[in-house]
Amino acid sequence: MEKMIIATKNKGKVQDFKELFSKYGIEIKSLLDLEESIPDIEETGDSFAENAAIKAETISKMFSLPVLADDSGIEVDALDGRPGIYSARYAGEEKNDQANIAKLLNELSTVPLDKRTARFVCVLAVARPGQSTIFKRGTCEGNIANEPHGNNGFGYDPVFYPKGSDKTMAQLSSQEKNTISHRKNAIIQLEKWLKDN
Ligand SMILES: O=c1[nH]c(=O)c2ncn([C@@H]3O[C@H](COP(=O)(O)OP(=O)(O)OP(=O)(O)O)[C@@H](O)[C@H]3O)c2[nH]1
Ligand SMILES: [Mg+2]
Repeated sequence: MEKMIIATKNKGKVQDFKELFSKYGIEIKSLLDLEESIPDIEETGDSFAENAAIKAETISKMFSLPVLADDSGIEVDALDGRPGIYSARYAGEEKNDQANIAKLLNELSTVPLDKRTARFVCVLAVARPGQSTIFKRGTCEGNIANEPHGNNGFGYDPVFYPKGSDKTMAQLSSQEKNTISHRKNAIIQLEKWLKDN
């Protein structure tokens, strides 16, 4: 079984990646599994790709190993793409999913369902010692609900209806989410790249 380090401290992402990579026989190690505690990496970029590169390259340099990082978020059309790269810290630096959802629903309170289009975006960066970092992107289109439904997943999953679904992402099983998600779609791109390289 191969091992891969993912430069994340987000438990929801770790769960997604463990399931998504299990079919390749790849075991996931996240920053939560490491013995030494890794200081929080400041996400100072102004795009998903820049932030993913900062996370992957910082940890790759620290361990001299290949490292994957994920920078992701939700883009809401009625909010001109916000919260975007600020999705985790939308309602404050403490990164509270409930507070983020409440803020989002409040900002959309006057916006009708058909104008609540949005997408999840995931950019994966793979940093390798002495080589240039590569990037793969995946999206998942959908709509923002009027209120939260479901308990699975993390982040904005309870208020996101994937296109064509009458269940929110948090009402889908993890297997169902991992068939259609932005993270899955980015991994499909990564798999294509791995086959060609
Ligand atoms: O409902 C959701 N389902 C998802 O599948 C999903 N993927 C991302 N997000 C949101 O976007 C932020 C990422 O921000 P982010 O990439 O900076 O990660 P993070 O700060 O949480 O952890 P780290 O990986 O940086 O350690 C997350 O916290 C969430 O709010 C999601 N919400
Ligand atoms: Mg982050």
